[in-house]
Amino acid sequence: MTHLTDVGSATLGSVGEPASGSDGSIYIDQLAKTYERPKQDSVQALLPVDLSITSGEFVSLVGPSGCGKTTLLMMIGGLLDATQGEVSVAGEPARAAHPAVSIAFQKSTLLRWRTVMDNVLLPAQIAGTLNAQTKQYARDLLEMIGLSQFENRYPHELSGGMQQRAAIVRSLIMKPSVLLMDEPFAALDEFTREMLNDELLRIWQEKSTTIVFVTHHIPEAVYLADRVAVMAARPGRLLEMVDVDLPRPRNEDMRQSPRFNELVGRIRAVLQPEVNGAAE
Ligand SMILES: Nc1ncnc2c1ncn2[C@@H]1O[C@H](COP(=O)(O)OP(=O)(O)OP(=O)(O)O)[C@@H](O)[C@H]1O
Repeated sequence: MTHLTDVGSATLGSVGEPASGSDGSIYIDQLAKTYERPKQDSVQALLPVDLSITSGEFVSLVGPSGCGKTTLLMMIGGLLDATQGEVSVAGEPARAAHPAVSIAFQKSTLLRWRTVMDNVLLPAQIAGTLNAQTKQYARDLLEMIGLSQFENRYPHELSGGMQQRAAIVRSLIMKPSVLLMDEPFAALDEFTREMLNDELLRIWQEKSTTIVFVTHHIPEAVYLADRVAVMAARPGRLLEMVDVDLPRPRNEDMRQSPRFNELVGRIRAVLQPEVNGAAE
């Protein structure tokens, strides 16, 4: 897949390529999860799901609370064992700390006693790969996301949106070929969320990173993705994959376009019977 490069964004050149190779493919085969609970009924969090995600694709997972979005994401990230089925990432069975995979959570989880730069460099420090090139890469990414003035500041000196930006840079520092994002912008106001949507797309368009992005927010899911996985709850399951045929690069005007609204409406229509059913 070819990503168009937005005008005006910083160019990272060769340092923008994922270090772990270009394979960011994800194959999910009959993957299911039931949580067993002592002295209580088990919870069927996810019925068997089949899904293939190609390298460099942007897929949003959208659906109501409890439909298994985080469960699915954590199984892709190897942080949770499946009850059934298989998931492979970059051609290997999913596992925790896979070098090709990075995960970004809703809360930025920056360490408050480290500066922005030291937070961003932490994964490389832990992996023992920190060198001058990594530091330069961190500077390039911080510049790209508008944080270069803040590299020596501490998290409490930044707004929520800026902290989330720093966390995104940290999640990119190891040049993952797969980035898993669990509602990274949910705690932000609408304006900041939309701005970060554009920044995330700009970074994604410069790289060949596969992104799986969990959100409750249907317009956000559509704006960002190549495909939207629409999920339902009780039990958690995948209802439909919706292709987003809006051109790239995406821009603000598209949020008002008839096609955008049509896609948002279509996803709402898929989910509506589920929501009504749950309310009965
Ligand atoms: N550790 C656990 N033990 C038991 N049940 C769990 C556990 N984790 C999640 N569940 C249940 O599994 C189902 C799916 O949860 P999951 O967090 O994956 O959904 P979600 O779509 O990400 O929800 P939300 O949007 O609220 O974050 C829910 O019914 C949830 O209560």
